[in-house]
Amino acid sequence: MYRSEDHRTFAAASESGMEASGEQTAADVWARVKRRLRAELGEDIFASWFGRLELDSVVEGCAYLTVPTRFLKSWIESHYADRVLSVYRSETPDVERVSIGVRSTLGREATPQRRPSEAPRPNAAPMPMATQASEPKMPSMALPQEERGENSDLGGAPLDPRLTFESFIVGRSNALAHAAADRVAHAPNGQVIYNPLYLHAGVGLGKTHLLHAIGHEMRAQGRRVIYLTADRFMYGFVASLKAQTSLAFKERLRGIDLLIIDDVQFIQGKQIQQEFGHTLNALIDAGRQIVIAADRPPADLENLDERVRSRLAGGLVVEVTALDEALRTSILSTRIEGLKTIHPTFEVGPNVISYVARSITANGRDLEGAVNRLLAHATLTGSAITLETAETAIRDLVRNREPKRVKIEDIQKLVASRYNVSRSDILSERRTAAVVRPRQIAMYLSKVLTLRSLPEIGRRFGGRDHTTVLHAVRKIEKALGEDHALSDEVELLKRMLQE
Ligand SMILES: Nc1ncnc2c1ncn2[C@@H]1O[C@H](COP(=O)(O)OP(=O)(O)OP(=O)(O)O)[C@@H](O)[C@H]1O
Repeated sequence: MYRSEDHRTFAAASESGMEASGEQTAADVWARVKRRLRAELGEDIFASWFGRLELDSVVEGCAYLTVPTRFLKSWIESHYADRVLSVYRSETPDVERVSIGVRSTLGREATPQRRPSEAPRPNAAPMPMATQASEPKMPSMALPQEERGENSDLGGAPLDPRLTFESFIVGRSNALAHAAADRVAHAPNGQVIYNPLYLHAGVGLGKTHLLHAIGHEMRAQGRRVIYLTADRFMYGFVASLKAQTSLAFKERLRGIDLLIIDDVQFIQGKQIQQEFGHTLNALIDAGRQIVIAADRPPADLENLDERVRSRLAGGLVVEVTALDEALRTSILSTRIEGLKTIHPTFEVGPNVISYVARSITANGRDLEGAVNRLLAHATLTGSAITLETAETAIRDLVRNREPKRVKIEDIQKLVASRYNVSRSDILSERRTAAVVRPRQIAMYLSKVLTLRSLPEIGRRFGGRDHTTVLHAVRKIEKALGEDHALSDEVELLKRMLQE
């Protein structure tokens, strides 16, 4: 996510004689640090807390790391600061301090362009060499006043006041999800329907928005609502273990009317999953409404136990699909209109709106980013937004839509590990069924995910002929139409490769 900025920062750092000794080296050291953390802390802890820790840059002896949430930042700082630093120090003498910042949800565009000599992100104060807390502390959670009490001891997160049903625009891609959310939120006499309601969609398509909208609505009806992200769920669970409360986490959640869990795909760790399963069962059995969002359908939550997956799938599962152009146009127009109350001179003509709606097809978050850029441009230059200025303002958002390039080697490695064979088996002449199928799948994925020609793919698969590749591609295409399990499996592999 920060790759383009890494390039800039590292290049600039070495040009100006700073300690980072080039992009490759810093990235290599970071990869080694992560490997060591994984080995020392074990897979479960590593996946729960460090899986999404990324290196941003190394500048003047400080390694700037980022995580997606404030919660992860404070958790790692209060529990693992010394460990991260000492592992880093053992890998390189260049790093004397470590700083953890929060990646903006808007991704790149919210990241200020920074020269290496400037201070990094505002909330990324470097950790000193000797960190204060040797005893782990619970992260502090700054919640608005009205959220405390109900939420704080359960680790609930605040609801964003902007994400309501009123500000949610309904279109073809989200009509069903909206209708289901609306029914759950307005169920008569506190009835529980569709339990759980499970919404899934790709990034930035409005899941969180709908979850918050349900939460606001039910709170307004005087119902007790807890909104948790997967991180917060894990926190609540770990905190209750640490406090050695006789009441399990699920028992403490029993008193609520609605439990909302966002980004459930991030729930990791065996014990935590178990607790998640118990919590679901206990609440559903006690007639409490549960609403869940994830980036994939329950069947694809490969980290979760089969029983939990089927419980998740047992209510109503609704997908929000990509926002169509009409919906994108309405979202843009509504946002721009909303901003006019604060910035009355902010004018964006219909031709520009339609250009942005056609150019930014990925998700609502990028649309929001585009509007922010148009606004920044208008307020900074004081000039009207023309098609030309809009094009410049949103250029990198448009470019960032390009899908990630997938390498044939990565496909072979992933498929091999998925099917428990080695990569050399896949490249070999062996014709046993255990090897032939994975090989064909890997060839098929190489065809659909890369721009390589059939002869080139053949060469990369141990020097095979292009007709062999074609045969494999056709065979898998046919099988995908007939075999749902295989089709799910291949979809998952595709997703993993493109992530
Ligand atoms: N139908 C919509 N109407 C208004 N705003 C929308 C709509 N869909 C998405 N958005 C806006 O797009 C942005 C991203 O949406 P949201 O955070 O709900 O996405 P998400 O599906 O939860 O993404 P992620 O999986 O990354 O958490 C938000 O600012 C949201 O308000």
